[in-house]
Amino acid sequence: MTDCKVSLLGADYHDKFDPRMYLQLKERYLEVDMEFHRQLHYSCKQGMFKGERLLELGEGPGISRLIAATTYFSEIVFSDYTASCREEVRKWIENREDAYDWSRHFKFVADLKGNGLVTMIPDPLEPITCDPFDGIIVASCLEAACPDIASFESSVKAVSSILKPGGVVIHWGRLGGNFCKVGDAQFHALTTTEEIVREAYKQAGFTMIHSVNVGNGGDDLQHLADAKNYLFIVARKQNVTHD
Ligand SMILES: C[S@@+](CC[C@H](N)C(=O)[O-])C[C@H]1O[C@@H](n2cnc3c(N)ncnc32)[C@H](O)[C@@H]1O
Repeated sequence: MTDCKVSLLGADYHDKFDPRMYLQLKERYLEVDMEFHRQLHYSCKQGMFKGERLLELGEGPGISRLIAATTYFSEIVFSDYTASCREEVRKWIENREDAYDWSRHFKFVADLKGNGLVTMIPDPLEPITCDPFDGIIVASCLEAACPDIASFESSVKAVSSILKPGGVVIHWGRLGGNFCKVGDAQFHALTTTEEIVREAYKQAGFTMIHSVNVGNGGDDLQHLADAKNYLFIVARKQNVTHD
């Protein structure tokens, strides 16, 4: 049982989220993540997701989410709220010896091209100001960051605010459940449904162009994260301005 434990969020990430533990945990979700890679690859190949500037919002300590998109964007910006996660990514950018080994993920999506990689710290719970992006990947972040549906909806609007008109967001998030464990620490996960997520994107001025439901990786992972499903969405920001 997990409901007797306090679920952590917000500033708890700074001292209670263990990036390496999270990366080890992610290896157990390889099959679920491979479906994310396949869908991202498909979205890029179909021309749905491409442009100059790509933001990965709340990427955590890993770089794997954007591998398939690297050839379709010329500048990639990593971001995460938690300093230790950004440090883990910096090790990889700087090619340091103690960087995490992503080879299993690269085998799947192949051929990462050198891009202008930088890191930054936008927080979807606050107004975000930065140059707008052509594409944003927001994976398993809003459910972690948002305490309730109202903040989820305003976070989707914050995501929209830094996307160019006509720009595209890839949203990957859990449906159902309310926690995720990293080692002994149990983190909050907002309980959502597909309808809630779709409505939030609709309210923020997006049009859905592709969406897929993906399984939760099996019952033996439920003690780690009680997601019922994962949802992959490709949504385009409306109000396209024509020159
Ligand atoms: C479950 S992890 C997901 C990491 C990664 N995107 C993935 O798919 O594996 C949740 C991430 O959300 C980040 N996060 C938590 N609160 C946040 C906030 N207010 N703004 C941005 N990121 C936040 C955490 O630092 C953490 O890296």
